[in-house]
Amino acid sequence: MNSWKFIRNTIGLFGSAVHEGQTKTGTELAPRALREGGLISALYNLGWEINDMGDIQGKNFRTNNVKSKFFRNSQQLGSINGEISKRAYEIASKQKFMLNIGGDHSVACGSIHGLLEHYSDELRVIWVDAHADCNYQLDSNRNYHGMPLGHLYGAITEQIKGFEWLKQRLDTKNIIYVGIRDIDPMEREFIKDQKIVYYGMDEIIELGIGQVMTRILKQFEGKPIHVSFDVDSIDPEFAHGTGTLVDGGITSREVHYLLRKLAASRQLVGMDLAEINPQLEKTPELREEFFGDFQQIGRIQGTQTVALGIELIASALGRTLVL
Ligand SMILES: NC(=[NH2+])NCCC[C@H](N)C(=O)O
Repeated sequence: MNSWKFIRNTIGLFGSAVHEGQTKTGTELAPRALREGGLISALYNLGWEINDMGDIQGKNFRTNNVKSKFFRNSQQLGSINGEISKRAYEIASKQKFMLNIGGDHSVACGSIHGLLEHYSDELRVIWVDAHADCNYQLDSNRNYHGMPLGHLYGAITEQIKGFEWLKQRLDTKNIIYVGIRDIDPMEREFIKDQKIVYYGMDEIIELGIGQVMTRILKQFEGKPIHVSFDVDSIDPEFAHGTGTLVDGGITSREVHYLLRKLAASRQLVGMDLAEINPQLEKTPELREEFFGDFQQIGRIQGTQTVALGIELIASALGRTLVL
């Protein structure tokens, strides 16, 4: 029996095999690596029904790319995110949990947009990331994985070909950043002006992750919550396989705690897992028997960051430590 507040006992899952939001290839391989590593059986073992919709292949949306003046691969990313948004909406409207496996973080534009179409301004977002991803100045050399929130906040006002479907806006009052520590000047100003609530590394150190979660859950009390999780929020020691490493991050025990707390709130309705790049792993050999509790989720296989990714999703979806 499922006691989650806004959803039935089913996960609507899809991969977003996308690397076009930045310049390194490899993030498009993550959905497959997570599946092969045992993600589906882990979720099944936690008691979920799974509606696996397969992967959206970014490469199938390739356009005759004349260099975009807005940002790299703008039209292609517009079509990809339009498809992601459609799927996220379809999943949410059937009261299922929306699980979007990236892909670089550009894929959160579509998933959050789709959730907003269903939950409207009730939706709350926790953005766990080393970066704020709210750049909004357009330039042909920009990478959209640093911009999806700039777009969703409405700070990008230009009509961009491919993004005609983008209608919803995310109110800056309805998001909280966790783990940010590498912020561009434009983002800094924006966060300050908009008074966006954040728990960067200093706040996490000063308050402790326990108090941070207490405050977040109080602020978002009673509302449906989506967590957009970028693995570069985690210290590179625990998650090396990602393209924009930033030292001094959250530890693996802290992020698992954060996600377990969200699960325990029963308010979670969606998750993105972004920026895992299996090609960039320092130790590419598989880490079988990553750590212990196979009763709850079964056997996991993968490189360091892939295996951790599966465990993170499991923490968000009800894996517990003792009882
Ligand atoms: N999701 C990410 N890893 N984002 C990194 C963004 C880095 C930088 N702020 C940029 O806009 O290019």
